[in-house]
Amino acid sequence: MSSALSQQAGQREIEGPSPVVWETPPGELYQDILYQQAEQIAKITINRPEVRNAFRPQTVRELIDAFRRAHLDPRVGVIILTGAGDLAFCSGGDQRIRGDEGYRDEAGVEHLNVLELQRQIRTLPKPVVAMVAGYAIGGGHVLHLICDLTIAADNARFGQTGPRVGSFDGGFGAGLMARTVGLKKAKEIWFLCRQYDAQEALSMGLVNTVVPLRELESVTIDWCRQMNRLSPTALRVLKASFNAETDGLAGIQELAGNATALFYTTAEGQEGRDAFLEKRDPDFGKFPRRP
Ligand SMILES: CC(C)(COP(=O)(O)OP(=O)(O)OC[C@H]1O[C@@H](n2cnc3c(N)ncnc32)[C@H](O)[C@@H]1OP(=O)(O)O)[C@@H](O)C(=O)NCCC(=O)NCCSC(=O)c1cc(O)c2ccccc2c1O
Repeated sequence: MSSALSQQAGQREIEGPSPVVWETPPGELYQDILYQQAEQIAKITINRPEVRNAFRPQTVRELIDAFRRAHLDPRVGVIILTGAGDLAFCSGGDQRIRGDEGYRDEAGVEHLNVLELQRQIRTLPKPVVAMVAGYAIGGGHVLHLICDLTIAADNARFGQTGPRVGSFDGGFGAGLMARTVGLKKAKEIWFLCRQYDAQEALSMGLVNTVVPLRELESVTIDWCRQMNRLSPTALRVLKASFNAETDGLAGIQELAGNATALFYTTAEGQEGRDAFLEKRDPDFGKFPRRP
């Protein structure tokens, strides 16, 4: 993409060693987001810089579709979520189309569909990295929190606004926040609606690292490349393991699903399938009872 086009799409310039060349898959139909791929990395960008990348129901629908795409694509190992431009990662729900029961879509139906997106990001079995420049506020702050890792530019600012604008996220927004920064700090974030700069966010464990804005993408790519060199199964099971404790039976289901998938690859698992198809009794006696 030329520099002019890159600016038009609201993307920041890349600095640092071996930048990637992002490609947009043909037939791209999204209006509110960008979906790009390079190497084994998918980059999903909320592209509404005129409203600090606030999301509307359509934005969330497109994000869900894009994450599904990255989830199912075997060429993708790691996913980046970011916002267009340097001013904001995401400013939460678009207050201009907030109705009395949620955020209005084109048909007039009101949604809180970002909650579905939150669950999707948590459960999809690949690392998701939030690449944050500028504001991550309100529902946008919860989105970065949900991501597995957060790389913040030095201009990033974080905070909740719910009690000021008549909203709250008592699910992951409260519970995961408390587990991430501690209960007292989480209550401060929600009860006072302050903003925190990138260094404050780092010191409370809300982000993994802070880098100069001009290096944000190259550092993020470097982290993604490092993860892509590691065992995808180990990363997958670890992600499910971190969720298992917080997510109750749904978390155990996710972790156990990995055990089942691994069991399917064994001769013991396959003996049960083969015996059924061959209309005979299974012979599990040949498999060891390990200590
Ligand atoms: C993000 C800001 C701190 C940025 O401040 P700054 O001074 O840089 O920029 P402006 O304020 O001038 O904004 C520029 C431009 O963008 C418009 N804009 C910004 N944010 C939004 C927004 N969220 N919705 C609509 N429009 C927005 C702004 O009006 C300006 O437009 P002009 O036409 O006037 O130029 C600051 O903008 C800010 O504080 N924004 C609001 C942050 C906020 O309160 N977000 C909503 C929180 S509630 C929420 O996100 C939420 C969503 C859900 O779906 C939930 C679901 C379930 C439970 C809870 C949910 C929830 O809490």
